[in-house]
Amino acid sequence: MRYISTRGQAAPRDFEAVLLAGLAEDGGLFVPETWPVLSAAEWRAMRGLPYPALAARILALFGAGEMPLRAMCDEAYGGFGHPAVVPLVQLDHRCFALELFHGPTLAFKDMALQLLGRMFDHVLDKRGERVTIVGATSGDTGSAAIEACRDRSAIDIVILHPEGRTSEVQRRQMTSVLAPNVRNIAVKGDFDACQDLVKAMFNDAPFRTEMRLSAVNSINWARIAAQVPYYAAAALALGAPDREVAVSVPTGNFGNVLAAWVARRMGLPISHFIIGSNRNDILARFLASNDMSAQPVEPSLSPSMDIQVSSNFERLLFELLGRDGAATADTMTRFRAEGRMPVPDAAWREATALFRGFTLDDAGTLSEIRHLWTTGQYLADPHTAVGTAAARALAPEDAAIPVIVAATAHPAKFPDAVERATGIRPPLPARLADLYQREERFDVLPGDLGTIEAAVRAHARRNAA
Ligand SMILES: Cc1ncc(COP(=O)(O)O)c(C=O)c1O
Ligand SMILES: N[C@@H](CCOP(=O)(O)O)C(=O)O
Repeated sequence: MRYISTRGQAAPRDFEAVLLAGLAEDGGLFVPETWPVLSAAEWRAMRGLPYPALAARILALFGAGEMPLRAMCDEAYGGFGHPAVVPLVQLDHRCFALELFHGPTLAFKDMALQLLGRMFDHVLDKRGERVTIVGATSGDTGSAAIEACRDRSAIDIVILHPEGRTSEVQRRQMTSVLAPNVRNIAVKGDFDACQDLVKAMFNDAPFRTEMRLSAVNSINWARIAAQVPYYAAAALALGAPDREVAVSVPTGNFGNVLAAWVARRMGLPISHFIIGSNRNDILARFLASNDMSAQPVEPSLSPSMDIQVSSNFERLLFELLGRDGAATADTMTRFRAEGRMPVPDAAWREATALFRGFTLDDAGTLSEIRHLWTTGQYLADPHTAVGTAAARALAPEDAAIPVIVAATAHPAKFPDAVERATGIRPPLPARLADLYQREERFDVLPGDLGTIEAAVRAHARRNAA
């Protein structure tokens, strides 16, 4: 399997090269040259597989089969806190929470990053190479990436988070990892500023080459590929491919819902994608009225979704524009320059046929957490609550279609919001019980490219010395 860039100007390459490259040199995102599609019989044959076996089968379809995938998946998911890895919990007559937070850092990011850490190790060891990973986080990618990459000898990792805009648990999960190959930077700005800095480092060709930059954000195709298997597991468990399902995803950078879209593209009968947003609702506005215009990022009770520029939308846009790289590049350049994305009407209509957008403010989020708790359904974190409210509001008209809601974080990551809504302060699991006593280490830096590049360079040099 070969991968091409959404902007049409980068040389095609294989899975391992895409894993290491992260962002394409033309600024685009890698996507498969052709989508692997399975027949109904092939999907049926995967029903009942243990999760690591299912994940290995699906990743092999994306060209990762050169790696010892089965062993990697066994290792990556072996330490998860639930034997099913991604259990489905029934909430009501048709909604099911797909719990993606049983990994070491209590959010869905572990599903991909526990695997990516092992993939990086394998490929770097084979090639005798070393990389510097730079990542941006609104709270969860950072801790999952650090946990996956800490103490790995061929990796230096620098994570940028927006100062003061993550939950305390999220910040401490990152900044209390004192491994020498890890550096945390609190940027004076919001998540979009952090993500822009990461993309700017990739687009600075000499710096990118000098540092051998790699990515752990969902701009890296391997992240998306590793998020597809859990949608397959849930859909198969609910009767696919012989029954349609819908999916509701609390959404920020559009990576998680894109992985569900990929599962549909591969032949799973997913009727709709419901996108839940907090007050940073650029995607909901786009779906309602073709208004993809970035506004300033507003802090909310679901901080991981405090994002306005959803990177992975570019992958969907590329498909909506008939895989026309030049048109995608032009649209993205205009979005950057004008702050508004000019999506042609036909492409917008195609998107609205499949995607439904929903916005929930903080008051609504608290009331949804309270509703789920007092009706005995669930103790949800604020992100998951956006997804459950969206599912109830926008479920398909056909009541026979079950809705899978991505439960993206453990409630203990956001204890303040959960306590405000329910009076219950969910405890951290025993392995994190001393998190508030652990020493923290991070630098606070202004969000200018020169300063951040200098910090990344200094970190990489210190470790190479
Ligand atoms: C807990 C949680 N929920 C939802 C999201 C949004 O997911 P995505 O950025 O893939 O749309 C994030 C961040 O990515 C998250 O950490
Ligand atoms: N919500 C994310 C933001 C980054 O998203 P990613 O999926 O592109 O890594 C976070 O928690 O950091």
